[in-house]
Amino acid sequence: MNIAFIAHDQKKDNIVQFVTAYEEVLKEHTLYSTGTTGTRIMESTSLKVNRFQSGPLGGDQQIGAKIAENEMDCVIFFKDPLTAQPHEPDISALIRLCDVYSIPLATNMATAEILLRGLERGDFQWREVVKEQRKEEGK
Ligand SMILES: O=C(CO)COP(=O)(O)O
Repeated sequence: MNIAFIAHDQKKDNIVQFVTAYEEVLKEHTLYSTGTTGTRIMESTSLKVNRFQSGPLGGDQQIGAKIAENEMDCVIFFKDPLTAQPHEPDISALIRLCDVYSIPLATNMATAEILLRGLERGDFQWREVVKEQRKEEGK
């Protein structure tokens, strides 16, 4: 599965902890991230992460584009609800696209944990079916 990781600055330590805890599961998947989040993950784990731009410079939009192109299966986004972000419209747009395409999205660690346990159990197999269908329909 293709999984995107994103964390606002106040949540970066949390996402590093989280990814470290699930490293064994995650190494079986293709990982993407916004710029600084990816750097932090790669500094702390042996995971390879495909990094996009930093969030404020367009990284959230690049992940959104992958969703629109049917190339992202899960988004783990540790949002900071207590700090205003200069690129709030990009963040809303990414969340909106997850809803448009029914992409599983976790915006906090509790939900992320449930998603990753589902991933381990094979609960994401339906994504293969949907991807195949969209490909056949040319979407
Ligand atoms: O701002 C972000 C998401 O909205 C995260 O971007 P960075 O991972 O580059 O800090």
